[in-house]
Amino acid sequence: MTSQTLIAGNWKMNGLLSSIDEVRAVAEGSCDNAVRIAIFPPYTLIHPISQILGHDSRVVLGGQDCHYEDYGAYTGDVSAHQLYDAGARMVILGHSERRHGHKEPCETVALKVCAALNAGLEPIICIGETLEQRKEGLTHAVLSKQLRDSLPDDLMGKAFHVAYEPVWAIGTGMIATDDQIVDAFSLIRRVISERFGTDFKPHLLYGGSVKPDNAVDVLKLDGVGGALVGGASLKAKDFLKIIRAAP
Ligand SMILES: O=C[C@H](O)COP(=O)(O)O
Repeated sequence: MTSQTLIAGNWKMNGLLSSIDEVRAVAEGSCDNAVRIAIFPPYTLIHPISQILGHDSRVVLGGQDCHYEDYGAYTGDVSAHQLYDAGARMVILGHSERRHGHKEPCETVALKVCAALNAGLEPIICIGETLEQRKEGLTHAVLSKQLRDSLPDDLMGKAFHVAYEPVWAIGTGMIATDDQIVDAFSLIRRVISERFGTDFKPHLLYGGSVKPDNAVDVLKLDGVGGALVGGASLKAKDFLKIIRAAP
């Protein structure tokens, strides 16, 4: 698995055809090949953006979710194969806005991870505790359970990422402290090595209020392999500052 720093921008339910210029600006403005860049626009924009960027673009495209079946009567859903067909090569799975907003259980996330890998997509699997859970001292228990139940057994040798996104840090401007991030990452590494063996080194991202002015501090933390950025990925000028903050 690559150890290259990954800076991923999740546009969530934002962006119109006119926003394609922002992706073009990111592709043209980033010249550091050591950093891997991914953008997760809404489904409607994946294909038009991939057509404009072309195959050898520095920017990888991804979906924000997918169904675990390849096709069928699932109104409103999109399969991993359809994402790949549209030009996506990655997918975000288990984002808290799916887990909480759509009541998506870990077992469903695990099925989606399998579907994504079968379709040739690299998944970013998100986990994170709510503020109430943190205050009750449940952070480790919640993260361990989400991780164990959202990862399928057959992951050895597969390219995937785990994003630690504390729910209370998403879109709030309240970034997790260095200690909180380091603590969560060491737990994630421990849970994964217990399950898949110590040779298995997961690629870990932090997400939650990463901005141009705090990106350097987050990305230099030991073991942080990149960032999953929401609001600050919508404008190329902000996203490029985060990309340039990568060590
Ligand atoms: O997927 C991205 C995260 O939810 C972080 O969003 P944010 O950077 O707006 O806090």
